[in-house]
Amino acid sequence: MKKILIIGLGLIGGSIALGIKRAHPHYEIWGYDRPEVQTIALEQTIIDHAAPNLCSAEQADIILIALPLEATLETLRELAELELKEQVLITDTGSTKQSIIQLAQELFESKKIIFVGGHPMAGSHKSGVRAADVHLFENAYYVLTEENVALRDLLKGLGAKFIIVNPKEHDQVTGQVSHFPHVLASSLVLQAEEYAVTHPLVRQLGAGGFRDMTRIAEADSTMWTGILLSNPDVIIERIETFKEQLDALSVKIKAQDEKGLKHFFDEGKSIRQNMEIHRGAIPNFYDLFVAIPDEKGVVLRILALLQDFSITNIKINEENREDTHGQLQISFKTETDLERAYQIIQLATDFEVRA
Ligand SMILES: NC(=O)c1ccc[n+]([C@@H]2O[C@H](COP(=O)([O-])OP(=O)(O)OC[C@H]3O[C@@H](n4cnc5c(N)ncnc54)[C@H](O)[C@@H]3O)[C@@H](O)[C@H]2O)c1
Ligand SMILES: O=C(O)C(=O)C[C@]1(C(=O)O)C=C[C@@H](O)C=C1
Repeated sequence: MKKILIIGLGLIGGSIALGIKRAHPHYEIWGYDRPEVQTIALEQTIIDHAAPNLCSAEQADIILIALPLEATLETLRELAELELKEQVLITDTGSTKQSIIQLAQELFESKKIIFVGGHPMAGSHKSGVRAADVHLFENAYYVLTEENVALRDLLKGLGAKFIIVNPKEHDQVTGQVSHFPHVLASSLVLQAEEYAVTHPLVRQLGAGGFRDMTRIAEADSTMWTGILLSNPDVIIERIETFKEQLDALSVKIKAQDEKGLKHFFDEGKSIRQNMEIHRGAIPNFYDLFVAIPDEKGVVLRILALLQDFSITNIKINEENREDTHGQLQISFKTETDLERAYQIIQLATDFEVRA
């Protein structure tokens, strides 16, 4: 029986573990993370066993690293010090590839260890093991830095589309379609908050456009700081190019260049309508968490309040506290439904509710 070690059981590592189990229920999945994370992963049967330490890697046939980038580099160095199995396959999930591949080549090239860089092009603004979702990668691209049949087989349960991309090109492309958009989302929120000092309604009147453009500003700051520091040249170049584009647009606006402005929007619309993002990963679900007391019928009482809603998933996350049974996690397809449900439960109950 293959022994799989997943290092990092958060959103990506947890979701990948669920995907592996879907296609390979007989594989033995070990997980390494902080103890409290391992506990949740065991409780939710995301993993079969909690690895007591990194030395468990010496028994693994495949090692998948799903850590923040800096921790990924540090863990590769630690793995290189261990007596790993011959021909062990190691892969990562980092949002940049060049620095990871360079270190992996330095550490493992002279050893009988196979390292293949990986990067699932799907995720969420949410983090942590509780955000893990077996559906997360369905129809999304999964980048591999080189072909590897064993890795494709391991991950086939994710339902992703594999694509081979070299590390340099990967970092340039993701710099444009992932890293820079996160810079823009946070910049837009910060700009709006600065403007709200003199125009307070900015904090209230934002609608779907502002919401859609800024969802990813809620992503984990440590992760994104690591990504920007790992891909600086590409991201700085994308920022400078974007500044030039905005300057050119200002000229059109000042000149009242109606034809030029219409072309600007028509071209953007046409390009986006033809992009593959419409067929990518499933839409992000919006989760509501309700702290529920350990009383009979409390879950049904809450769901009765939401009987008109399209609910995509319901989970009860057990808590070991005396005063509460746990958290009821309810997933909605739209943020509007999430917000309406939040209001309804808040008005009808005294339960603690958070998104
Ligand atoms: N979030 C996304 O949308 C997304 C998408 C694709 C790829 N990625 C990449 O996947 C990787 C993981 O991201 P994530 O979103 O799952 O983050 P996450 O914060 O949800 O999970 C990271 C997990 O790693 C654990 N961890 C951190 N340092 C550790 C260490 N030294 N030893 C053991 N465990 C440690 C944390 O406790 C946490 O459970 C990152 O490299 C990220 O760039 C993220
Ligand atoms: O779906 C989201 O919220 C994401 O941000 C996922 C996303 C991205 O689209 O930029 C984030 C980081 C990754 O490395 C890959 C995908």
